[in-house]
Amino acid sequence: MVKEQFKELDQHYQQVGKNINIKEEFKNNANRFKEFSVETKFEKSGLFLLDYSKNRINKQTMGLLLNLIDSCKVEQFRNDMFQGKKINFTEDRAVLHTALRNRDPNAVIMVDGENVVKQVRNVLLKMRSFTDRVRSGTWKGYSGKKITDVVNIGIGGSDLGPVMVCNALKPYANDKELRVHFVSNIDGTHMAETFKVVNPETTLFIVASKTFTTQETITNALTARQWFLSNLPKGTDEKLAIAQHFVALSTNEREVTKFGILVENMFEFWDWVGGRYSVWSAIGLPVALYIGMDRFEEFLAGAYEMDTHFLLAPKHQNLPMIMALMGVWYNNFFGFETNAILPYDQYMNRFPAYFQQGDMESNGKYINREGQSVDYSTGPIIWGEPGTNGQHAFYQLIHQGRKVIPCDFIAPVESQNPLGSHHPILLSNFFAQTEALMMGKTREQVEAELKKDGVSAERIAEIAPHKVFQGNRPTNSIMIQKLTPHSLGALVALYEHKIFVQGIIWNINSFDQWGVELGKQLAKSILPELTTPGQVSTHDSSTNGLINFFKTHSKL
Ligand SMILES: O=P(O)(O)OC[C@H]1O[C@@H](O)[C@@H](O)[C@@H](O)[C@@H]1O
Repeated sequence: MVKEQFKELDQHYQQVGKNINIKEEFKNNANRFKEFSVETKFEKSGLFLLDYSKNRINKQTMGLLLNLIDSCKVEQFRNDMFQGKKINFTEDRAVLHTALRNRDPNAVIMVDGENVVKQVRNVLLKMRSFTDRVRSGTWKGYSGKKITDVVNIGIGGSDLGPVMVCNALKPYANDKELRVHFVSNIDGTHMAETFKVVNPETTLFIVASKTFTTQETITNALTARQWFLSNLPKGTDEKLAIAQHFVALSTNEREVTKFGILVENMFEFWDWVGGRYSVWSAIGLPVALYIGMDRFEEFLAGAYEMDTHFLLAPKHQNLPMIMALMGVWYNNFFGFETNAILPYDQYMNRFPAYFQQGDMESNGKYINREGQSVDYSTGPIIWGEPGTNGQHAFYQLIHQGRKVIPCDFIAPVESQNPLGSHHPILLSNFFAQTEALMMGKTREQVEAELKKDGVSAERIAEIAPHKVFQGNRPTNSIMIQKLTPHSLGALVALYEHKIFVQGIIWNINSFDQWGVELGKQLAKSILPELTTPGQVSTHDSSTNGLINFFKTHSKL
């Protein structure tokens, strides 16, 4: 099906696209930046600039790419999503992270006969009352002391979002009053290292799990409960102490109660919230505790501004659509397999990791909506690190490697910490990198430079080829005014919708994640084999060999 829509683009790629040289395009078109950039000012999130002019595109490319929005019915699917239709058909679920951040006081979104907006707002009110009590110290630990540390126990979507946002919005928190810690890995080290830095008297544990059956999270939570109880002074009412120190974020009331957490200490969300899209739900509680509920709601409001933009902006000015189309162009025509996300803001250090899950779990699929294998490329490999650290690590390959890596550069105009000239230095690197990647450096330039430095002709001949940069390496540049709760919300929603548009174009369901199930099942069957005596012979010889090596040498 998609092949049909790609036909014209494929022809264009063969005849024109694959030979586009960005540097030449700039030479021939003085208006190129204007034509291939979008500048918007959101009321609350402030300025957003997407410069996509440093891509291997021309006007015709853009026209053909924009046609995909119509031919793949992106707008219809988008409206279906916002209206709560069950577009996640393999799980028979609506996909309504947008309802979590809908700020319209009169909004009504119905799922199975219920207005989900009403449910969302009730939970937000409960989160507000709780966070206010914890932050002000009215909520007390078992010994009557104020909570100083929050430990969030969750994994995947129940961890990465809060981690990323708490890092990004650190300037809005007060670490002297309340600190947040995140435990995700089943590796006992993660929990053990956290125990070392918190005091049970003043620690609140949040058990965050949509299903409340995830092995890692439940094991970590049981360990935390045991540690907590073993530290209680004799004679303390254990049930009461648990109620003061353990809360749950989940869709599964039965399992939460079974664990021993009171329903009144459970913050609910629903099956129409995908794990990797859940930071906007009760899963955001650690964020709300850390920066306060007002700020958390600003984060929601920023996302709502991007949602509105995604719904209303014409496609040629629609930020998520344009970003999605750039990705499709490289992924499906050039065959570039990865996409680097490079935030030039230290607070955004977990942003690439967050969208590693967001993108790869959503679009890492080879079965289309009709249940057939696709014969084109789908979700890209997402990776990245904050600039300038990445520059001194992997940019070598981006500049001179055999693989072309389209990159997203992201930076705020204003720094949260404008120490001396740090910010201009940081941004000069951002601008220089995108320019260098596109312009490259010719053999003539290299030779002229070396000559000027007095290098001998013989030596020039020897080293010049190594210093040549082909250039023509594509980048998007995204600039915002400042990293605030609002603008972060908008940025996250921008990437979420980019992923959505790509999923529609690739004709896949971006909202299930069957791919993570197989390993989970196998691990469950292997676990008892590790603790029963004797050699294992039920697997392939490699797996048997590994298990038996472990059994022979472990002290279990
Ligand atoms: O929130 P729970 O249910 O513990 O799931 C945590 C994570 O599990 C993984 O296997 C994935 O399916 C993720 O999408 C999910 O976020």
